[in-house]
Amino acid sequence: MIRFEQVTKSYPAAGGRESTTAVDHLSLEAPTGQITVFVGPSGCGKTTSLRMINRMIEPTSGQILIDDRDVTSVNASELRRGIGYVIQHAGLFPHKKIVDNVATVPLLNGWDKRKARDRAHEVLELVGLPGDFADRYPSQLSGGQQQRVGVARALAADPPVMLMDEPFSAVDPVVRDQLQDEFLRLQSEIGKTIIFVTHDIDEAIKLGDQVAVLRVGGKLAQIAEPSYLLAHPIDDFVADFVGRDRGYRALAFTDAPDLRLADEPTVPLGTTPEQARAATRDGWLLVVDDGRPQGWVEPHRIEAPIEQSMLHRGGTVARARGPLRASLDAALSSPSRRGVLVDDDGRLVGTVRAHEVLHAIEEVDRPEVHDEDIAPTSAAGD
Ligand SMILES: Nc1ncnc2c1ncn2[C@@H]1O[C@H](COP(=O)(O)OP(=O)(O)OP(=O)(O)O)[C@@H](O)[C@H]1O
Repeated sequence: MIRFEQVTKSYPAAGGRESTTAVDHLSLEAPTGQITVFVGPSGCGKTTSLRMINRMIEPTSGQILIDDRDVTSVNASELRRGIGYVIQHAGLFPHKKIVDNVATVPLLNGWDKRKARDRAHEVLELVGLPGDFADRYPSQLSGGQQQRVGVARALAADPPVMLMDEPFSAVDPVVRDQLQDEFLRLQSEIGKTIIFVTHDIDEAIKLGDQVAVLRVGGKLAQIAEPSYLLAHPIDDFVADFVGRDRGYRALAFTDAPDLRLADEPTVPLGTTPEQARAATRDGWLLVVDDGRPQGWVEPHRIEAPIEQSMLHRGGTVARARGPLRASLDAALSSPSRRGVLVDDDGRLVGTVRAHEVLHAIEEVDRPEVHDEDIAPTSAAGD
């Protein structure tokens, strides 16, 4: 566990600049094996808080403890070798091959070269960068791949703690989404104690086991599990920060009840236009391969047997037992307006329309978001 106890960081006035309190009496706990996200507007002290953990910045007062040991009692470079650190632009050495970038910390820890390189290959595999990436240079990789290397490098020495400062912010939204999904999968295997900094509330809600919202001036506004934060923001600042659509976001944590699914007519790839036109009910037809949805076609627009390149892939596919928000997204984003729901093996279970999901939402006993829940006065962490 990482514990902040009344941690303050002030910068004195200098060069015409007024004194600043970057972090103000911050107290919180980041539980072992979980992801704690620091989120808040620019300048609220997220990065300063993070960097005080590995002593890149020293607090003005207060203490930070990792597993009950004050970080200032440990030699700073030794401390840092036991803490993985990932930053926005990966921070790779441009003149070193990927494998050597990743082997850096094991080598600093005194491993022999062979063992460090073997370990580097192992973690590169873990983050989804197989064999031949190892011998490339950072500039030969895309932004998303470089971020994966950054994560691999932080994991190489198998540190129990990882600090991640906006690691996915510099890549485009689609890649970012993939990196987030992979990161969650990885964390379910490795169970590190992670502090993750972001300014993006969606990222915080998606990744955090708990989310700490900071306000400018470095004060903790609220710390809670994402679903609680969405349902019970403690004041107007947090409510505004988590957004007016927080009720919709909260659906991400509400499991779908038994939605009544419609049977959807389907055809396999290779179906002729005539067969497809006979099978469709309303102009759209779902194409499957071994029971797995591939995409939609409009049978009256095709002139040859159905192949992959003809498919409209618009529309997310949701798990039938997944959260309600995913079912609603599937319905709203589907070209046929019918959301495609699948089982855990990705096989079609049925389809659902948005109004049916909305009906289910009304029936579900979920934490309500009322304005009365928003306390007008001070914050949890004060
Ligand atoms: N070396 C410094 N000297 C003076 N003030 C500083 C210094 N470093 C940070 N600050 C100030 O401390 C406050 C917190 O900065 P910090 O970088 O921790 O915020 P942040 O929440 O990470 O912001 P961002 O998302 O923009 O990076 C800001 O007002 C910043 O200007």
